[in-house]
Amino acid sequence: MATAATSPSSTAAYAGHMSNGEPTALSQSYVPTHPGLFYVQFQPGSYNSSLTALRDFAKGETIASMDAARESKLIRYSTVQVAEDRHVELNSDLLYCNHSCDPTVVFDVSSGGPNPSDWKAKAWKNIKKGDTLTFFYPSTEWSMSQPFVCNCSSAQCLGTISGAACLPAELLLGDEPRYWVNAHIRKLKEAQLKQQQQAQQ
Ligand SMILES: C[S@@+](CC[C@H](N)C(=O)[O-])C[C@H]1O[C@@H](n2cnc3c(N)ncnc32)[C@H](O)[C@@H]1O
Repeated sequence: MATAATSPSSTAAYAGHMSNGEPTALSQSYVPTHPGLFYVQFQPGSYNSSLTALRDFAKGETIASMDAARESKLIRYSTVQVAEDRHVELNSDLLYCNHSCDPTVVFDVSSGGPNPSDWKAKAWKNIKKGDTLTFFYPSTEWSMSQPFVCNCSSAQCLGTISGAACLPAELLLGDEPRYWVNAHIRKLKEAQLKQQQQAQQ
């Protein structure tokens, strides 16, 4: 499958952190990090903005690499967990990829190597130009700093999203789990399950 693009237009510190303020004025100076692939749809108010596809993507296709990502010591609403003890800031418009319980995208940080250029945003289903790009936050996050009530309105919506730690194991583990999650989340969930089973004995 062809890779749509692997690099954002700039690897300098991302200037688009507008989520927790009023983005309307700031959005006028917005320069997309992935022109031709997706853009930020700014909305008034806090955390209401989203990411929109600028072209079609076939299921499984790599939409973008996360090569602008940089280590973060803090766990924030904007960080992505890439390993059991590792969190990064994406430093690109991928920051605006909202959560959905029926996502269009996966953030795959575990089937490649340990470097940002190995991590990919991939189409989880066929995506049309104009579709909203979303991923399932508990697929990367074990325990989120800023839980929220999900507004995805999908039939399988989980309600409050706070990370994989408080989701039932059967949703994430097994041969055909309801939700795809990264290897570090599977590992943490398996360890949690084992601990709970031992406590019951
Ligand atoms: C990394 S930001 C995503 C972009 C964000 N919408 C913005 O405008 O900055 C994550 C925050 O967006 C909001 N968010 C993302 N997905 C959501 C959803 N499905 N339902 C409600 N809020 C959501 C939450 O406030 C969350 O903490």
